[in-house]
This record gives sequence, structure tokens and C-alpha cells, in this order.
Amino acid sequence: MPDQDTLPTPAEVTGARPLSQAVARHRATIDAVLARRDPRLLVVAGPCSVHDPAAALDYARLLAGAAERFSDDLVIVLRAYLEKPRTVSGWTGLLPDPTLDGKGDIGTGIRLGRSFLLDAAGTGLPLAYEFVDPLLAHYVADLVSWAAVGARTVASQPHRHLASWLPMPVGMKNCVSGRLDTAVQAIRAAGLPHTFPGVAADGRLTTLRSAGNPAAHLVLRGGPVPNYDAASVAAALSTLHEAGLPPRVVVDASHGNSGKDHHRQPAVAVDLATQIADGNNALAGVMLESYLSDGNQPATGGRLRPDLSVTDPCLSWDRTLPLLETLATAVRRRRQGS
Ligand SMILES: O=C[C@H](O)[C@H](O)COP(=O)(O)O
Ligand SMILES: C=C(OP(=O)(O)O)C(=O)O
Repeated sequence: MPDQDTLPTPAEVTGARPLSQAVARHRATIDAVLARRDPRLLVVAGPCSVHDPAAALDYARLLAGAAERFSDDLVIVLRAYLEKPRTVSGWTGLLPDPTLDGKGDIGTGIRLGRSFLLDAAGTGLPLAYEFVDPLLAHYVADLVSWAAVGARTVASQPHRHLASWLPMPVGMKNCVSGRLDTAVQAIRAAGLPHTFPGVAADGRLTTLRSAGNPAAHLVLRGGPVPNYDAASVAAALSTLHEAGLPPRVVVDASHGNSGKDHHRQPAVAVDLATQIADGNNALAGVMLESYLSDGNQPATGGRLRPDLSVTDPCLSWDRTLPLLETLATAVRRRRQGS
């Protein structure tokens, strides 16, 4: 095998960027929710990773139906994650490894992944994406309405620079240890202008100059101990206040907040709904790892089920829908109480 393959340029894959107006509208809506100008709740829901685009599209259609149904109270965004950060090793996602066997046909991954994103955006849903490799961002960022910098990369200067340049709200996750300070520093760093290397539309390495991202915000994802409860949310808000940052948080019901046990996500979401119904207006968003079927399967070895996560375990669609209803009811109560 040759030790390098030439990739297409971003311009060759992104073309005329057909969805730019719809994406701009989604970004503005999400920004308004995070800034609490819009009283609804942001809900980022979807699989831990997309490994089977056709099945993930089936999920997206279900979620789009729910987004329509709950649109008075929730702004629902699809987790369309095509890259996975790994603690040590494992499948790194559809973009870098579309054949799920470590061959790393990134060129095919870019085309397949982008085609999935276009189809998923065609359901009308805004898309969420974790930018793991800053180089790959240039192939997909135009379709993304909410971005995450993950717990494993939130300390990284290239990711903070990228976030300062991305034209959508970026959630900075607390790091794996559970500490908030790195994410708070990342929010401050992303808010500033930076000059850094990136990839131009024609594929050349280029100098990018960012204006700073005013919509970077904190995502509480727990650590060895959870941080979704009312006391942890209050502590996070006071940390943001001390740092001179706006009082708003998104809380991830999965990952460290559920000990990666999907059975615990409903209890976390119900606790968050109670905080919302009790009037916590700074609780601006909730993340759920949810897919067609409950649980997960190993990414390697044998035939993979299309409907089951190959990374973290997810809540089934049947168990997700009632949670969306619960969150929507909580938002109505918050509104009535305000
Ligand atoms: O969200 C997915 C995983 O939590 C993340 O990619 C890390 O997974 P790992 O600890 O299994 O490598
Ligand atoms: C990897 C993820 O989360 P975290 O960075 O919080 O572990 C994720 O949301 O897929």
C-alpha cells in the first residue's frame, strides 16, 4: 500500500454549498436559544457515531418528526458525528475510516460522510458535529449548525483556534477528569481572534485569521463523578460568572454523566427536566446519545447491525421519544413560571 493518498480539495467536495441559507438560519436559532433570547431548549440527540448512513438517516427522519412535533418548546439538533476521539484506540469514525477496518480510506470517507450530512440536512434538522481533526473540518463545517470540542481535545490550541474561526456556536466540554477550568479557558480562547494554519478551498495550506467566536459555551459531560445535578449546574454557572462569561450551559446526559451506561440517561434527563421546570433558565441545552436500538456492539468482528451503535451505548428511539416529551413539558413550565 502506498504510504500516502492525495485527498480531494474542500472545493471539490463542497461544491456550491447548496444549504448555506438553511444552515445560517439554524445557527442563528441555536445562538438565540443559547443566549436565552429564545426560551426554548436546545436538544442535541443522535447516535454516538454514524457507522451506517442509511440506518442513521432512518433515525434522522424519526428525529425530524419529533423536532416538528415539539418545535414550540425544543430546538432539536441531530448528532451527526463522523469522527470519534479515542481514549487510546478504536474506530475513529466514518470520515477517517469508512470501511471500519482500519484501512483509513479518508477520500471515500469524506465523500460518503458528506453525502450523509447532505441527506440528513435534507430532513430539515440542524446538524451537530464534533470536530476531532482540524484538517477534516474544512470538508464538512459548512453543513454544521452546532459544534462540539470534546473532553479529550478541549485543551488543544489547534481546536481552540478552529473554534474561534467556526461560524456556529461551539460547545466546549469539561475534560475527562471532570474539571471545568480547561473548558472555561477554551471558551475564552475561542472568543479571541487568532491567526493559524488551515486548509483553503483549493486544498493549499493557508493562513486563517479568525474574528473570535462569541457563541462558545460550556457543556457539562461529567467525569469520574457526574455534574448534571442542580448543585453542579449552579457551581458551573458561578465558575462562568467568575470568568466573566454568560450564564448558560448545555448538559450531556451521556458520557461521564451516565457512566457510559445508557440505562442511566433517562434519569439524568428527568433530573434536568426538573431543574428546567423549576425555572433554571441558564440550562440552555441537553445532549442525548440516542439511536434506533438500545445499547451498542463491538465495531470490529463480523457483520454489524445497522441499528446499533458501534461506539458508546445509546438509548433506543422508543426510550428517547418520551424523554423529549418530558423535556418539552418542562420547558413549558419554565416559560409559564417566568
Ligand atoms: O463518545 C464516544 C466515546 O466516549 C469516545 O469516543 C471515547 O471512547 P473510548 O474511551 O472508548 O476510546
Ligand atoms: C466523545 C464524546 O464526548 P466526550 O468528549 O464528552 O467524551 C461524544 O460526544 O461523542
